[in-house]
Amino acid sequence: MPALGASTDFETLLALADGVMLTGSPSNVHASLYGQEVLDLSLPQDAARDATTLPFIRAALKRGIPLLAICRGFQEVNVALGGTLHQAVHNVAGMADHRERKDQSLEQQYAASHRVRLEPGGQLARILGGASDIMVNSLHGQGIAQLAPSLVAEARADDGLVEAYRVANASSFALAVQWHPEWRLAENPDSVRLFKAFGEACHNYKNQR
Ligand SMILES: N[C@@H](CCC(=O)NCCCC(=O)O)C(=O)O
Repeated sequence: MPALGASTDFETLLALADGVMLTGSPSNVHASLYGQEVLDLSLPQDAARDATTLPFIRAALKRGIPLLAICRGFQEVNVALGGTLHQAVHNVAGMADHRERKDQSLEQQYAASHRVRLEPGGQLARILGGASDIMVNSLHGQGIAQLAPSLVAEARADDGLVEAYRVANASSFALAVQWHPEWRLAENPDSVRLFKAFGEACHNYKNQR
């Protein structure tokens, strides 16, 4: 979907969709969208994407379209619903460095690098067959500071950072993860389970509308 901002015909696009997946990106959600100044002006921004995805997310959730959000997408949904971000997680006392090492190969950057603990009895834990924790990759400098009121944490890193959440009271699948399950998807059983659950929700949505 092109980043056309306010000129996007959101309702026409959503009428065509059986599901929405929001991807990652090197760019950051603009800090002004959660009431802050940008602290590091050298980092990439994407105002056109912000102006497109934030209203799109709200419209998609209102319609009850299944939603899976990844990395920047995970951060976008939080901001779209009123949450805030840490602009540099690694500069927050007690937090780990969640960034990839740019001097490494893509295979190394996207390799699993830390554990996340799943919320017992949560939706993600159920999807992942009752697992208590899984290993995930990590390619982000920003992260959730304040979770939006309508979101419920589903997984956290050992430093406490929210790594997955669901949208409470969503009428369909609405999950977001800070890591990249799309990387070498077929080789990772946890990622296969997650995408299968999303795919099933998309099929159900399509068959019911
Ligand atoms: N820039 C944000 C978001 C991080 C993110 O989405 N990384 C993925 C980059 C690779 C890709 O394009 O999928 C941050 O640093 O937190």
